[in-house]
Amino acid sequence: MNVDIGNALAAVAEPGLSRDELATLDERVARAHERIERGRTDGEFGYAALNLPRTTDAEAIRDAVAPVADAETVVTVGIGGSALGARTITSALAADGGTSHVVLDNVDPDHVSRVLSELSLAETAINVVSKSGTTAETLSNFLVVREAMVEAGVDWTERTVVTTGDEGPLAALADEHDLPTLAVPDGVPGRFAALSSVGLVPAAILGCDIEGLLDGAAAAAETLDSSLFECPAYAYGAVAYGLEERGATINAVVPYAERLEPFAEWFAQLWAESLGKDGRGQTPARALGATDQHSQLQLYRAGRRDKLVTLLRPRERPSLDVPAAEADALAHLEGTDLGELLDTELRATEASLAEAGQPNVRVELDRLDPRGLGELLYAMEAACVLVGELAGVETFTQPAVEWGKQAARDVLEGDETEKTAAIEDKHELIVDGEGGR
Ligand SMILES: O=P(O)(O)OC[C@H]1O[C@H](O)[C@H](O)[C@@H](O)[C@@H]1O
Repeated sequence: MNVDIGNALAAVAEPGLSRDELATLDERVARAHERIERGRTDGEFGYAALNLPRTTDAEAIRDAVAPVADAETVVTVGIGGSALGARTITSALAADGGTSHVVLDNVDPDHVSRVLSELSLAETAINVVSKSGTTAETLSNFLVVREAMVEAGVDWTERTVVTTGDEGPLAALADEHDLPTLAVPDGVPGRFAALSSVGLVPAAILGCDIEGLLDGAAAAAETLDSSLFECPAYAYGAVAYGLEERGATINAVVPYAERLEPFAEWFAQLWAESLGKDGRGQTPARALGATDQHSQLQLYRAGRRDKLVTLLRPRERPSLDVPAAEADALAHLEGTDLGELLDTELRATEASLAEAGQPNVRVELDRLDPRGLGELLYAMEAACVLVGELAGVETFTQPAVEWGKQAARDVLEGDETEKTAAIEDKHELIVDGEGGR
């Protein structure tokens, strides 16, 4: 994996970073790296996530999923960090592009009932994931899925794998029904847990090379270094931080690979929940190349100068040539490889952003395989931890999310609290088009 930060330099972009500013940042990276290494050595909360490539036991995951390894479809019931990594990994690596992995990470009744009605439940594995074991959306969906299995005459206890913390209602339920259970590793926040059972169970059921993924992540861990010029992960993090300081408060992530579309969603949680604190943090935006060149690019090139655009591509792709057409006007397309076309689109976008002075960074994988994906996920986690250090925020907590979670719980439990009062006291100014105001 490599990162090209050339188009983030002040010589190209505004906001941009001068060579001197990069050198100053590099000194800060060295100090942050020391802190990160200390956290890893001591297994401190959060930093422990960067040890997962060597602490995750792929064999234990394979053993736990063995009873459901015959499944045609895996349904992951989880939300946030308990869903996005798993979806990213199967989308990138499963032979069918992840279509046999369905993620229930919302409680929209229309969606849940449609998904259930389309599944052959006897051939489905249920992967329930919740670190806390209490998240309302996850537990509710699980009870709905379980009921659907009972109604279909399927023994749900034979089709379910659980990943959760040591305690909590989900752990208790798994224990009571003797379900295969994997532990969320100690000291690892959900959004940093993709490289553990939290992210790997569906991939293991669908026969993906999870060992290769962990090897790729381990290789990325080896590149962590005290200089950003020696470490792609830190180069990315340092530049993202430096640009945010100069006004690039949005980070638009644009993978040029369909299989990586969910990666942008995973990245969004990582960046937003980890770094959105104390009035700071880049807002992650999601796009897909080349599709969104034809929708969002106008804004990225000519809109406010508040964005870093992160372009992502695998260097190798399968080949697929465009066949001949009848019309002469299309003759230039004949024989063009679609992958080449996609790469040309990326280079054209990059140049168009640079020409307009909009900072952009290119992240390249050798290829989109288990190793390449492992490197990418690990590098982005390390980049995020680095940004947290440079910005001085509490990277591994998410107190602002907890507020809403608790408020919803108070309502459901019928409690009257400050939070439920805030819900009741909502200011309204409704415009209904019928004279009301
Ligand atoms: O794994 P769970 O405990 O169910 O939590 C799932 C998600 O819930 C919360 O909203 C947190 O902010 C997320 O970081 C977490 O990934």
